[in-house]
Amino acid sequence: MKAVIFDLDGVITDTAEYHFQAWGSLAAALGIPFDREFNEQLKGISRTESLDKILARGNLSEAYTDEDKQELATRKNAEYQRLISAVTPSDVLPGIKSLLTELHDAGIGIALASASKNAAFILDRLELTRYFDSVVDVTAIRHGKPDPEIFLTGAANLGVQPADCVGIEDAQAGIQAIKGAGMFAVGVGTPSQMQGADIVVASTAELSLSMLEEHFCEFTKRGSL
Ligand SMILES: O=P(O)(O)OC[C@H]1O[C@@H](O)[C@H](O)[C@@H](O)[C@@H]1O
Repeated sequence: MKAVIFDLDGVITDTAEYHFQAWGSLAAALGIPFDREFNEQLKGISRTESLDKILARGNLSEAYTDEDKQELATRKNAEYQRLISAVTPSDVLPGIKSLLTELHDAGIGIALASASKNAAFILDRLELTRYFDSVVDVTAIRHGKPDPEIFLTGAANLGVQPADCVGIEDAQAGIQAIKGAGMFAVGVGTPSQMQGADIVVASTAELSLSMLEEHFCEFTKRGSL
């Protein structure tokens, strides 16, 4: 295991909840039903793709011009930015700070692969920027998750082979991206939400360097049999 590539929202901090709340406010204003189950489909994908899915759910895909859609996406982002302005270092999810410290001390590469244009701001608010050797956000790639490009770019930036990387995700689209990149996939959530993951943990508190290395080794051994 030479590198670990992290998703941000829902893995490093619970901003996935703020995305849910901000989309929920917009959907309510537009009269579109919105719940946690539907929200699962929005995790890991870009702002514009999320808006398209929400409008399609309300049969409103054709009701708005591109300019209107831009304005709606900006409205959602304004509400999201209001919510994340209160993020502090205490909002790092359990186990993540110690895992980053262990990885850093062991000389293992650390990258961020996030679909969020707010990723760099959030890492700064959490005071975690210094741990990351590479931060790949959606502005640096052509194809978002579930395409593997964002994880492959993270590995390339770190100078490691995808097969030597572990990816950590809380979204189905993210797990697909990690597996498409040929990496070991760790899902955070429930097994039904993390189909295709090599291992699933219920909480980030379960993550540690030794735990990842153990599972990664077993996985690579199985692959070489
Ligand atoms: O709107 P932003 O901050 O650029 O984020 C885009 C996407 O980023 C992903 O990380 C989230 O899982 C999505 O829910 C979100 O829509």
